Amino acid sequence: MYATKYSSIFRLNQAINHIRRSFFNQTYINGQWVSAQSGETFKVYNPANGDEIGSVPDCNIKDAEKAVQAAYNAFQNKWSTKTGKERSVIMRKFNDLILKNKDHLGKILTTEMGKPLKESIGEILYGASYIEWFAEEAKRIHGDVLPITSHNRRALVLRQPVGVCSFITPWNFPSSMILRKAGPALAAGCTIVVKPSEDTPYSCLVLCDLAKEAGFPDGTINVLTTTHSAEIGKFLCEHPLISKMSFTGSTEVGKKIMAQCASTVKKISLELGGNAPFLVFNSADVKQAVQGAMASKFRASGQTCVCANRFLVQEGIYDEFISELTKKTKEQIVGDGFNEKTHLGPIVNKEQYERVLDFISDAKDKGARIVTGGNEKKGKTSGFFVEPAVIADVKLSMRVAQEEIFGPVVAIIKFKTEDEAVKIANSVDVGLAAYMYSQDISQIWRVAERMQTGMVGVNEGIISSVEAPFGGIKQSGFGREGSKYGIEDYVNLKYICMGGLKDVDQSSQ
Ligand SMILES: NC(=O)c1ccc[n+]([C@@H]2O[C@H](COP(=O)([O-])OP(=O)(O)OC[C@H]3O[C@@H](n4cnc5c(N)ncnc54)[C@H](O)[C@@H]3O)[C@@H](O)[C@H]2O)c1
Ligand SMILES: O=CCCC(=O)O
Repeated sequence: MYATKYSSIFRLNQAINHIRRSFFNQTYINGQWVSAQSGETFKVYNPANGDEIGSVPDCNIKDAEKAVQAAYNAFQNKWSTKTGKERSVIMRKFNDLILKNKDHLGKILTTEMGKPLKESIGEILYGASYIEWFAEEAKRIHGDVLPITSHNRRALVLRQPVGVCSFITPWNFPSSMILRKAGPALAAGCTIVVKPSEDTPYSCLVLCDLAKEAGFPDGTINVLTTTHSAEIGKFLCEHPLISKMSFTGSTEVGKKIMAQCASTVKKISLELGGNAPFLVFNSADVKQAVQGAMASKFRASGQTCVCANRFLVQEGIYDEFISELTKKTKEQIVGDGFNEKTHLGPIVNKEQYERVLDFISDAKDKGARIVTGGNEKKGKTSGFFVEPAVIADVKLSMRVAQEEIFGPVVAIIKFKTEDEAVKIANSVDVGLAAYMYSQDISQIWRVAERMQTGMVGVNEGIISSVEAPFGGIKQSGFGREGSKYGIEDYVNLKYICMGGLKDVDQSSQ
């Protein structure tokens, strides 16, 4: 496409040129910018207007093998052999480079994913925080000396890097979902092969330039851009030189990954789909609850795994909550993420867009009340915009109450008692995040402890932060990212038993 001043391709080029000199049409393997061995490429589009923004290599198994070999060599000879302090220094530099380039990285993210620029820059800072945090942790991967019952033995435990790690990541947080995994992996001494989403490869690729500048040895980080996700995914899951698979994406694909990793008994982490309940009790501060609901629901236009999905509102404040929330929802401006006034960007692609509209039609057909929004938003451009919707009187049989919506749709269910709300909240087979609003401290403890989720926000709609363990239970997966616990997913414990020790009397004889 011809690059006019404000075209997507112009913007993307401009941002990329601040970080590297040439336009991205290559991927990064063994420290080199390379094409796919087949010469194949695929196109990337801007979801705000359908513009083609560029092409990247369509890697196949041959490229994947090359990436795995490079990562294995780097693991054995270049990265795991460094001290924690040496790794920390390089990671720290990587963090600093990301921060220095945050505005350009944000522009690249908005161009390929669509979220408002302010949110994109926020995501860059969020992702960098995992590199900074784990740069510190790299120096603190301690072992243990265990008290043992035998006089002539000593027992030690080492924490060692698991080896080559593969990451398969989604489009909704295309930078931070990679950095959140890379932080602990790199700190522990592991090397990486990443397969980013085909919708958002640039946010991943551009990080490699900064990683190279920071001083990571060649082969430490490798990227496979591809449309052959299932084939490459299977190859990575089954490859004997890969020791760990960390996947973030849908539960459906996560189950396949888990099954495929069985053949080599790989260590795995799965960060899968959610269906977060958002409980508002009669005792809640309704204004505070509405503020939390807006923040939680509309993050990335509702395309966040921890977005509130089912709003359960107690009958005493049901009408008030809906009225306040509707007022705020009507104020939301939907549009191109580069427009400073935009609150909500587009849905990432046609398939997700049609899925969101189907959820709304299903609720409408089954008798829910559309209080506001829910229409396709036709603007000047041909992007995938949905007008944010508030849907009241939702019944449990409706799809919006059963499945992860992944769009700007507030689905509200009325409840009478605390017990009923907890039962509904826990009635799904996933358990990532839950939110609750109440001013009754006893109720807060009762309900928070009963939530079948990995995370609970109490009077708070945004709960993600580097200091806290991020992850789910049930079919939302397992493993924790971030926090002091995050390193455990990337180390093996090794027990060393030293025997045959002599005490002082014996050795002097
Ligand atoms: N729990 C979390 O931390 C978290 C974070 C972000 C997104 N998510 C979840 O991700 C989903 C949305 O993302 P998505 O649509 O990109 O999910 P997805 O599962 O379709 O895709 C995720 C990644 O897997 C790849 N993939 C697709 N099919 C594959 C296969 N058969 N084998 C191997 N890889 C394959 C995709 O190319 C992409 O890179 C939502 O369910 C959301 O909740 C979870
Ligand atoms: O979509 C999932 C990740 C979002 C987050 O880390 O809060």
